[in-house]
Amino acid sequence: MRFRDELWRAMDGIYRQILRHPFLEGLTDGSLPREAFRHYVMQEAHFLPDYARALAACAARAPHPQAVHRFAADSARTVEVEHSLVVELLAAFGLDEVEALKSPAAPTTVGYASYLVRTCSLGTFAEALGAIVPCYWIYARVGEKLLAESSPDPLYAWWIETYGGEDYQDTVAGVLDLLDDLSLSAEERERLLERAVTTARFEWMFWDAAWRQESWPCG
Ligand SMILES: Cc1ncc(C[n+]2csc(CCO)c2C)c(N)n1
Repeated sequence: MRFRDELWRAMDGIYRQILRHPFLEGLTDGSLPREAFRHYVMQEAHFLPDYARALAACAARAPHPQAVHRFAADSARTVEVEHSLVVELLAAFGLDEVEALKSPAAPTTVGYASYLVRTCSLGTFAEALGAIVPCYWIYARVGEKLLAESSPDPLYAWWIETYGGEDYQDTVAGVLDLLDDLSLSAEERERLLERAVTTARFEWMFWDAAWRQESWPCG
């Protein structure tokens, strides 16, 4: 069995819960309230810069030049491509990024982004991979699944096409090949799987926070 299969097995139950979440069901049937999607996009504006930092830290820990290149390039890609998607989605709500960043990052965003930056900065390369790879892979699997259904709402259909599209799927395939080519020890694999389950849980929570339009409960 390839290590990627073991990794997916550890996350599969959470992935299924993600697919059943009303946020994602609402994306494909078009019933998702626009306010919930707006919340999601605003939180992405907060989240992505930290995601790019986590990828850069992962690149710094990578054991060979190809892996350094992969994560450093994806860090740049996060700032260029994903960031411009968020800017365009914000524009659909009549918002610019400066305005979006004025409203605070929600508790789940702070928790998830901090977890990624901390794990990638202070952990081993295997731990960094455990934190990072599920973000790629879950989005790719969600994108692929949702692409088959699309959405009657053009804004939601556009989001689905980005993550279900070939470019994104190829990026994720490259990361998974890299993962399988590493010769990780049993202990490294175990630590990686543990970090990955935490990330998968945060992925569910990120959508759930948008669905609830989460905000700070005090102050
Ligand atoms: C909450 C949240 N989780 C994962 C992604 C997906 N993602 C963002 S940047 C990047 C790296 C390469 O493009 C990946 C996989 C997202 N957008 N938002």
